[in-house]
Amino acid sequence: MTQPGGMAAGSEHGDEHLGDPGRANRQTPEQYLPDGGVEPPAAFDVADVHPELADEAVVAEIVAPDRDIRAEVGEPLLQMQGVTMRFGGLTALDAVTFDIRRGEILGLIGPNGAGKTTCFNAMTGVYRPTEGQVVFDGKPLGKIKRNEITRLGIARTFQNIRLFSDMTALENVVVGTDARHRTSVPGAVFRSKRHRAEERDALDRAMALLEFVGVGKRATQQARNLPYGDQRRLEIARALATEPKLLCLDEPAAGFNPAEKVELMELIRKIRDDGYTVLLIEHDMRLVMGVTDRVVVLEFGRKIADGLPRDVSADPAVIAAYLGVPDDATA
Ligand SMILES: Nc1ncnc2c1ncn2[C@@H]1O[C@H](COP(=O)(O)OP(=O)(O)OP(=O)(O)O)[C@@H](O)[C@H]1O
Repeated sequence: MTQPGGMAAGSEHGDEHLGDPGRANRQTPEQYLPDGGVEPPAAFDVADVHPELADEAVVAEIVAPDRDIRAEVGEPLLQMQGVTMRFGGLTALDAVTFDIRRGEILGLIGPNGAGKTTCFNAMTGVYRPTEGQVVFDGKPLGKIKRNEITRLGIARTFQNIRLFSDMTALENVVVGTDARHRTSVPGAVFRSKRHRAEERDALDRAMALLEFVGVGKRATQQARNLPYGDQRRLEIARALATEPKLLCLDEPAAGFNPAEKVELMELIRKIRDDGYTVLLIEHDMRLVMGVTDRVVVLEFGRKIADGLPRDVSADPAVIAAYLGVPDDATA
């Protein structure tokens, strides 16, 4: 199995052991970062730098380095336990209880204002529940700070894309890997061996992630110049860079055409199949029902259904909640 964290692990010079005789004339990933000394080419393929990344199996292993550890598919990973969230007199969530199980894609749906985003925010530490608790990987999130929640293993994307628009795609993903760095501040200042190794691993992993989500060819382009759909993919790569146990996607298909939605479904399945657990909030019901393993439905802050997509879509309470609302305006 490939070394966790990337192909450069254990080598001072990240390229030495890549086993490609033609590599002497190629650039190294470091050279594509600021101060790296190379003007990035307009068209670029990460596979030119790391030929191994042409192999999907290698990419999949680098993207989820410790996936073998997460073998207990089906056990609860995150538990919403009677979570109530009040804003003044408004109850946005009312004693909501459900589990997200390891290795599944869970869809969270409901009409506008049902409480989906509030749910998301309670899970990711943006809000503290008024009552009840969120338990993640056996730990009550309680007073845990937001950045610590990322370290515990929850990553999210946003309804509105939030990238560093002046940075390249590669840099955006490298920034995401920082959450996993363990070097001390002095280690980073004096560029200790461990720090340099972490930097190399971060680059290798970022390259693999770009390839994994399908934007490898955009590695050296500024995020702002990427087509809209690629920006959304880049956001997913950046979230995966934190090596989350749970990836939360907040309306990842917003603004997509039908063909892009089909491609996104394939990517979400690929992420699940690579060992991640995925929570999906999505407006497009066809997409939700087509890609999820289980669905939880909220209405007016209460859970009204929880089950397999085919059962939930036949549930009279769910049909009533959505009645008369066209597909693209729902969830
Ligand atoms: N910070 C807040 N302060 C006050 N009210 C809030 C806050 N956040 C959410 N709400 C209210 O809580 C309710 C649930 O909102 P929420 O955004 O969670 O719903 P949603 O299901 O995500 O809706 P949408 O599909 O429109 O995004 C709404 O009535 C909303 O106005």
